[in-house]
Amino acid sequence: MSGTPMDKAAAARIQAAAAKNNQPTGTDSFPARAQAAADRNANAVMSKLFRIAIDGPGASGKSTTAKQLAKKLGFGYIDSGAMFRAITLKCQQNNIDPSDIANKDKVTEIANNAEIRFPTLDQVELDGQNVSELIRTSNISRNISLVASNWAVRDILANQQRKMAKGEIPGTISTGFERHGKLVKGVVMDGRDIGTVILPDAELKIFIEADVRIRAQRRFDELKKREGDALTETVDDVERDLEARDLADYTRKIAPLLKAKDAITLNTSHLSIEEQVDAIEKMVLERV
Ligand SMILES: Nc1ncnc2c1ncn2[C@@H]1O[C@H](COP(=O)(O)OP(=O)(O)O)[C@@H](O)[C@H]1O
Ligand SMILES: Nc1ccn([C@@H]2O[C@H](COP(=O)(O)OP(=O)(O)O)[C@@H](O)[C@H]2O)c(=O)n1
Repeated sequence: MSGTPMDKAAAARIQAAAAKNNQPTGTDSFPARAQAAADRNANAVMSKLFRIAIDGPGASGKSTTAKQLAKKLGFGYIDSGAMFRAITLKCQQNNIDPSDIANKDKVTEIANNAEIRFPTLDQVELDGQNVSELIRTSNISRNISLVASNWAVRDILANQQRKMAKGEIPGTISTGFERHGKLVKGVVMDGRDIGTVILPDAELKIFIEADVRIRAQRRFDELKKREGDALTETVDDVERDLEARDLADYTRKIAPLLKAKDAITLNTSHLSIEEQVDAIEKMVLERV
């Protein structure tokens, strides 16, 4: 439950006073009780997070924008695509073909037991291992649609994503920013169904798109930087893969890629990264 404006003001006053006096922390002293009350109120304030849902097709700029935005605003960041990528990787590591219907239960078990964490904005951990690079290969991208269309996997990940957004799963700490004397905390989550299914009541929804050729060139440049001469694909190959994945995402029966009715479209084809981050930051500031 969120606190009333009076709760928040009182919490801020008590907290400021306790901090100013650098009070000792006895268990039943006034300062301890005041601090506990302030913490409870602060938690109540914190529970009303400003949630930004960013959806859109592959390589349109969602995660780059989401991370920089989260950094600027001091918000938590959840890369939902990385979670589907991690499950796809874990299936591969266990030699489980997600396209084989006979493996349905095994894939569900993998998703159920996978511990996915985001220790930093750029890091993805799967069962305690850093898989940030391993999940970004074209091979994972090509096989992910089979995992993303598995309703049991979606259900398990949706549950985790909602918990992460509420801060109930560690790793998405928000320090927030000050606005009109109040601390605004929040979370940015990007994916395909965030504004429609995962956080349908998000405070701000953005649908990011860009011309497919531009997206392909950007993804190709990214892969080239990471894989160097080992990269065997051309820009055309990357474009074909993106189109195939877009089609699978747009036409999937469960939680397809869809612009929420109240989402704002941002076409990044001719924007710089800085411009797209600034555009969304402006929308946040207009709303808090
Ligand atoms: N406006 C932009 N101009 C140039 N490159 C961009 C822009 N936005 C994103 N990129 C780059 O394009 C690639 C794909 O962006 P990314 O954020 O990973 O997309 P998504 O999360 O939608 O798949 C990344 O290498 C990123 O650095
Ligand atoms: N919320 C989400 C996020 C990703 N996905 C799936 O995971 C794939 C990879 O997502 P991603 O965000 O890492 O992909 P890119 O946009 O970075 O290429 C998508 O193509 C979807 O099939 C999904 O189904 N739902």
